[in-house]
Amino acid sequence: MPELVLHANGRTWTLDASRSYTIGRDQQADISCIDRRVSRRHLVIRCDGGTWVIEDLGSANGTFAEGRRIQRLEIGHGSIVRLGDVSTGTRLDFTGVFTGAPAAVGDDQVRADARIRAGLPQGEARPSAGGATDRGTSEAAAATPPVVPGPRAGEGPGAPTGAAAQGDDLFRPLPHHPASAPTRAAVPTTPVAAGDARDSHRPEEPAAGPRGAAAALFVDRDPSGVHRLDLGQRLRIGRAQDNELVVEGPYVSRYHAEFRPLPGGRFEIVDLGSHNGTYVNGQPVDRRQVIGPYDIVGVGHSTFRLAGDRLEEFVDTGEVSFTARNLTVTVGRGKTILDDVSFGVPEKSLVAVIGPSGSGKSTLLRALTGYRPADRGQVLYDHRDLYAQFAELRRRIGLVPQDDILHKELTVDTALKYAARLRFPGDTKAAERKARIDEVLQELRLDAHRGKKVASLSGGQRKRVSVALELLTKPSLLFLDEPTSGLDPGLDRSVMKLLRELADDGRTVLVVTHSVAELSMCDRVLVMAPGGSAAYFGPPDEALDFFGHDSWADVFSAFEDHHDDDWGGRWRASRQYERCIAEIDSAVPPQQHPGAPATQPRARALQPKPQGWIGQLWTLMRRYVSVIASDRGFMALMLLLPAVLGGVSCLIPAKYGLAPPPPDSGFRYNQESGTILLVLVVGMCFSGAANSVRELIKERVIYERERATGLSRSAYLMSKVIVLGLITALQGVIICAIGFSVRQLPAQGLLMPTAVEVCVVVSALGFTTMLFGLVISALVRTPEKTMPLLVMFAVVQVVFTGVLFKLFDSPGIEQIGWLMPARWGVAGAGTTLDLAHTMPPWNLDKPDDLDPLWAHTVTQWGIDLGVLLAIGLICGFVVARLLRRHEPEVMRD
Ligand SMILES: Nc1ncnc2c1ncn2[C@@H]1O[C@H](COP(=O)(O)OP(=O)(O)OP(=O)(O)O)[C@@H](O)[C@H]1O
Repeated sequence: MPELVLHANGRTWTLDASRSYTIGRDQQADISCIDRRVSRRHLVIRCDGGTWVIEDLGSANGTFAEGRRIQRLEIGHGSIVRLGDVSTGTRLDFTGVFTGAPAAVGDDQVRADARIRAGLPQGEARPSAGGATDRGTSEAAAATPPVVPGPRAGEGPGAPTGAAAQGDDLFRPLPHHPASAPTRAAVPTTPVAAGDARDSHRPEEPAAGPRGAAAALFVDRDPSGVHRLDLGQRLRIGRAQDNELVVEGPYVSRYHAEFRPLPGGRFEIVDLGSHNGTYVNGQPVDRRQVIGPYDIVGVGHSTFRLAGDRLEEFVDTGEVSFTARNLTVTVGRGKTILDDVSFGVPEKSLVAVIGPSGSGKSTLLRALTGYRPADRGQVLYDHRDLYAQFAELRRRIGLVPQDDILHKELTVDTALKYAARLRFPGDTKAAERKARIDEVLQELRLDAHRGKKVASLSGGQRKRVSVALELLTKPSLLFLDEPTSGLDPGLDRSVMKLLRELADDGRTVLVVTHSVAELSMCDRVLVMAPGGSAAYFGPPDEALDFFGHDSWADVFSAFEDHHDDDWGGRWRASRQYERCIAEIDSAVPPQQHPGAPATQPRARALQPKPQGWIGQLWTLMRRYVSVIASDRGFMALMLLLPAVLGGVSCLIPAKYGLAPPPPDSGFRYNQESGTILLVLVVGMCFSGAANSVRELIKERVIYERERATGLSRSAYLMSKVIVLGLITALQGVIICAIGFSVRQLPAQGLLMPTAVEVCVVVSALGFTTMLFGLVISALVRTPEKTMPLLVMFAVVQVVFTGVLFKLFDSPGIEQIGWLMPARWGVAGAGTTLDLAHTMPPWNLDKPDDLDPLWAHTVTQWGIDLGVLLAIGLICGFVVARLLRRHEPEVMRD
């Protein structure tokens, strides 16, 4: 009986003709392989009547020979088979061991026979026993210049797969089985092998835990580049051309990080103060970290792994897998709104998520993007746990929410300019940013509209601009929430066409949509059913057959009519579901199979900022000023409001204005001084709060999105406080200037001229009430709710000024009054004006029973002003806390 020798991934197995061998990912397979594209039971090899044959066991991704998928094939010496992918799948090479074979039949003859039987695809070279071809490749690799393209499977003679080149085993050793006691093919001395030797403790399989998780990342990918790490030499990575390793990308700093040698042949990675951070196994590096053989280092969209003294680079060009496993979201007292949803998406796919209202589409989107992680289940991006490595992976994700994420007042160009400033590293030159903006505008055919205001664009164009904004940073995954809602069918088609193009260009695009008209453009459709479970996932053209209906309208009617049916159960019992799960399982790194402990805990995205804090603040302030400046109506209103409020105070008849009556006037008190001050103070309260009350709610979607891309919460809040604070202070000056213009004032203030001193307090009051307005803005869920709250706030302030009735010595009311900005505002101005003695006392029989907060002293003035500002400060903290609620959960710190 002829024996056959199987060579794969640097190992050899001598196959006994008296038995058969299964190959698959299953641990129980005779030859167990961890390539995710290989099915659990992928194929069987057996000797059938003296001829060796392989039979595919219904694998999901197929078995290939001669460049085509095969079901059954006779094999022999020289046969080459690939599993899971026609060109890059795990390669099996067969050679014959002809015990007692006639001497006349030489290798060439056998090869010729084999060529007739199995054929050889172009570029696939025959192996020679003893791994000679491996040697050839490895020697070539050893002579590799410092920067070379990575070896690609099938490119060179007998080139091992990428994983093999890295010294990783795609095949699990199963020593208990005769077929699974592989002997290492002669492995030549290569830098990689030398590295292996140094790490003599290196386990056969990746260990569990973060390092193990990292090691399993690239079992099916070849490095896109291999770089030599010379002993004793540093290797600096960055965007600038004078780095030893130049890495392009919007998230890479000019001088980003450096690999530095350590004694004992080890290396450490040192972050050079990069703007977007350097990551090891998805976690940000705190300045420096020693790198082990299984660690992966993330810089921008590139990932690096050490292999001996070589550094392998894996560039994320978008062609990576994306998998959701058992995603479940519960709310309240355990109500499930997303129920065990699983699906896997091949690279470069366009996926539509459809379903009736309330079926959990938005919940799913939030779970997939990490905005609101699922309570159970995993999202795997390129086999990496998105939730655990959100800090690094969030940069690969683009999300276009339902609402526009642009300031409508800005032109397309200006809006993108600010977005690029906020998202790109601070050391990106203006020319680089402009080049990228030009690129995306061209890609989305928006050049002609770049000078137009976003508000003036059509719905479809506006959606394109939102997509353009997200594409600035070259995400590999693009999620869109109902981009075609409100668009006519023509625009619906054009947006879907655009998404198709984006997917074809090398991205995975997932779109939640209500429109079923253009589903045929998608590669897959996920149908969500009432209750938050998946009812179908697969090709769109098979979906209606699956439901047994002729139209989507019928399917949706069925959902409505049979709302309580177990749609998820029906899906899970289907053959299509089995196929879907087989694909998903194949995407799971071996140590992450269900039941295995999670490899990494979910981590908060403690993220470095794309720009420094000051840089972000400056950009945000400039953008805010641009938004205000481009809205002339708003600017006019900002000036008109204080002018009117100051003006109406002038209408109050008051002979002595805000001053006490002169001794010779015959009057002791000036009642009107209190009334004038009340109008000015309440006007300022209203003005300050009105400035800010819609500010946060109106751009909440923008904030949420920008926060997910690394915006600093405090920089954002501070930009509002500074710009609105300055505007409010200016309004305070206008109110006072107009209000005081026709009034007499006391000749002497406590510290400054009276008008200035009162103006300082009124402006401080405006500042505090502006912050109070921000509290309202951060609190409400819809802009409509801000107006009633603003009115309520203003009326309450009137009551608590302390001018209308006696507040002090009124237990309860006095203490509530301490919480009111107007109380301290009137008190501060009242100390300067000596209002306690100018207004008549509350009880004429007790002329000395005066408001202690109005005492005409410098100390009391300072206290009043200080408390006023302290209330503002507290409001600021409250706003920051409330803003947290509107952030992606993983970003909350
Ligand atoms: N935080 C929450 N607390 C309680 N129930 C919630 C919460 N969020 C969502 N839900 C409920 O979960 C269900 C799914 O909501 P989701 O917004 O994901 O549906 P949808 O399919 O996107 O709906 P639509 O198409 O109308 O946007 C709905 O019934 C919704 O009321």
